[in-house]
Amino acid sequence: MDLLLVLVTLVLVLLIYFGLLRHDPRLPPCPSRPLPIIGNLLVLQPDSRAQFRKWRQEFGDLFSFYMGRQLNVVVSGHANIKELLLKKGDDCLDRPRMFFDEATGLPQKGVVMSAGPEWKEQRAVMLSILKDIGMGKNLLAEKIQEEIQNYTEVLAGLGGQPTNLRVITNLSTSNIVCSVAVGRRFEYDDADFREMMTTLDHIAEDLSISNMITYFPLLKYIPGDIFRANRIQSSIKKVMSLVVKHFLQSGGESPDTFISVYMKECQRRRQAGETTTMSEDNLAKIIFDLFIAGTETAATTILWCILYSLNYPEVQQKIYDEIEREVGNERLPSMQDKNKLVYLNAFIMESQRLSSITALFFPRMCTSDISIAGYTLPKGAAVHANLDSISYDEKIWGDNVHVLVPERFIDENGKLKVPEEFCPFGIGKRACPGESWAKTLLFLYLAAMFQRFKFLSPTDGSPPPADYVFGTDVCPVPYEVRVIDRRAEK
Ligand code: HEM
Repeated sequence: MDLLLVLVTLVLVLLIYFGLLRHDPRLPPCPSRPLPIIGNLLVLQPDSRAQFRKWRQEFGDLFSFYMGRQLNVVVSGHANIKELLLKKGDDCLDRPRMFFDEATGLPQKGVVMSAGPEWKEQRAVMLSILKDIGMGKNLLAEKIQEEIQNYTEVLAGLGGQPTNLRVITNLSTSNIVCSVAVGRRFEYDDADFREMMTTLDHIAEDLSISNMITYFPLLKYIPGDIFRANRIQSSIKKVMSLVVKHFLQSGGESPDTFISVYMKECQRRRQAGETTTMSEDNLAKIIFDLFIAGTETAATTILWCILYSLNYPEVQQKIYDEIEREVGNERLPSMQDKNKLVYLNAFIMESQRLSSITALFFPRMCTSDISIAGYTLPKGAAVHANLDSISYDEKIWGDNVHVLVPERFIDENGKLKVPEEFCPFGIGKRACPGESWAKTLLFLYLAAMFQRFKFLSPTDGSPPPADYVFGTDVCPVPYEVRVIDRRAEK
């Protein structure tokens, strides 16, 4: 009798495994048969970028895998990604639930993680304020210039000693968010500011690992905080309380800041009796979003550019020669110089392509079934637009995709050429709203940096390798650089 019960149970388990969990042929191929409860967890590697490159070679442009019961689909190739995010974009505008978002206490608020009409209104308000600050009044460029003066003084003060520029560059790009949000920058040694930045660093470090809790909620109870549930929760709480203390409580005082413009508009809509999702909660979350999405991305891109300039000294020399010729050394480069510095612009774009820092940004969620490339992405699936597959596509860029060649972005008349396939800021209605901010920042920082400094490897002739660490974004392996002040050399 007992044996019969064991056999029946075994048959039932096998039936469930091979029957119910059989791969649906309408779905893109799955690299291995998903297991009950854990899905494909056992074959997933921490470096999704490398793994997705390999799986694309084996399974084609679309493949799928399960995290627990959550179906994930990865879409590669420019044509497929364009079809997904542009043509079918309205069916995947939302984002799937993520543990870190719930830890903020303001889930699905702000812009990065919100959905539906709330996302639409918050994003439109964010874009309109950024447009006003960035383009209408050109305050953004002014604030960036002011910050650059402080940043370059710190670099000059390093005295040419080998240094890792990560912390100071993060502090500096974060200060831009502070200037935009509340109209003031913080000294680099301000205790609260440093605490906030260190805590934001912890959040960035813990994001990927803590995301496992999204799919396996019981993991947060494992002793030792292995999945960083407690650390990320307390980090986020700390950042949110600093946002309230330093931003929301004082940001409304000076005009022309993101916070004061948002608050005024919120009041106007309420007084006019308009239905609105604008609120203090959404504002707090947007400030958090600006730090999460807008500081590390910019700093990481600067660090990649410096690392490439060490690996390609002849490119660094060409950048300097162009700046010396077109701008000189007597004044800081400004946005009026942007069109003249073609080679520098091309270098920045090529560095963005090669570093591919947002190889995989936060995923989207299908809100209806989507048909693409002969497969069905069902409602509820998390979908990843694999931007890395575009950056390294030999059909677009040629067979030297692993080499830094700024000339790719310059046409035969010496003018800047931006192919449609260059899309580090994403595609479609949910593409990066900070694109213009990031472009202004990258141009002004790098123009000022290459104008004033020569960047040298710690040891002559052996530059740090241009290798990456995969996390929330694709960062260079920490490296040191000697920053030589050209003014001190004269
Ligand atoms: C080099 C720098 C940057 C890169 C490469 C980058 C790239 C991206 C990408 C690929 C996305 C995802 C779009 C999608 O889901 O389809 C995104 C979203 C976003 N970015 Fe950026 N970004 C950068 C800088 C910034 C800056 C400076 C800001 C500050 C305003 C910013 C704010 C955001 C926000 C708020 C979102 C979420 C948009 C939404 O969900 O509607 N980013 N970014």
